[in-house]
Amino acid sequence: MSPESLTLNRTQLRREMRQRRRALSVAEQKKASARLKTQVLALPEFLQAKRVAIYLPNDGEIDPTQLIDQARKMGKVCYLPVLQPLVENRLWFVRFDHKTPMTHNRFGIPEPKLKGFADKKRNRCRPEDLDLVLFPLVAFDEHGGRMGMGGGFYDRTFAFTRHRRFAKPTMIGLAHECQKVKDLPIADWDIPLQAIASDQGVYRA
Ligand SMILES: Nc1nc2c(c(=O)[nH]1)N(C=O)[C@@H](CNc1ccc(C(=O)N[C@@H](CCC(=O)O)C(=O)O)cc1)CN2
Ligand SMILES: Nc1ncnc2c1ncn2[C@@H]1O[C@H](COP(=O)(O)OP(=O)(O)OP(=O)(O)O)[C@@H](O)[C@H]1O
Repeated sequence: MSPESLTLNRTQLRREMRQRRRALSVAEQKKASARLKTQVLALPEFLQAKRVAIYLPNDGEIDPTQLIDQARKMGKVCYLPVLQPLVENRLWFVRFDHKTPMTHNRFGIPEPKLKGFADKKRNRCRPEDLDLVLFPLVAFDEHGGRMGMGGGFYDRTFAFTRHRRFAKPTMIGLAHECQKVKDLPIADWDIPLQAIASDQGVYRA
């Protein structure tokens, strides 16, 4: 995608960028995932975090599963996004380890299965109590701009970060280098990221 892409609307840009990451070969995906892990392991925000929200890869997204394993070995607690059943387009973050019972959400993405009120209470983490959120994304720019899948899930869930002065959570995007664009067309509701880690490096806003 060239800078001329600015003239494309968000929907078109999203489609093109999704195609781009889906076009990566299995070998390219594997290499990118290993390199991403190295980049993230060098981030002070990652080393300091205890509660980390990550995601399971979908639609060609850079694969952070090795990072999840590593985070657990380091004693961190990992959380995955779960589509809220009652409120439209919002996420819960639910504890994830190798024993977590899983289901698939309506997009076919695996997510922890919540069995009832007690289970929910025990295993959910409020977004404001997470130390670090590693965001999936479709496209990013060097200024912390992020474009997601278009559901507004992350934007809605983290909208509270606009109105509060606390440091938590740190918000960092994970991406393939080929998801970088010059300047993203940003909407009012888009939540800016503090940094984006790709397989090639870290971009701090
Ligand atoms: N790995 C991962 N998990 C995630 C997200 C994500 O971006 N990546 N999400 C971040 O928000 C949430 C899910 N959001 C999604 C939004 C749209 C589509 C999607 O594929 N839309 C299809 C239409 C599918 C349909 O309507 O059935 C499409 O646009 O082609 C997938 C996930 C929660 N979990
Ligand atoms: N804080 C918010 N309150 C209400 N509506 C919102 C909010 N954030 C986003 N939206 C709505 O969500 C829709 C999708 O937004 P957008 O295209 O920016 O999603 P995205 O960032 O690509 O997706 P995601 O955050 O799920 O990865 C838009 O129509 C927007 O109006």
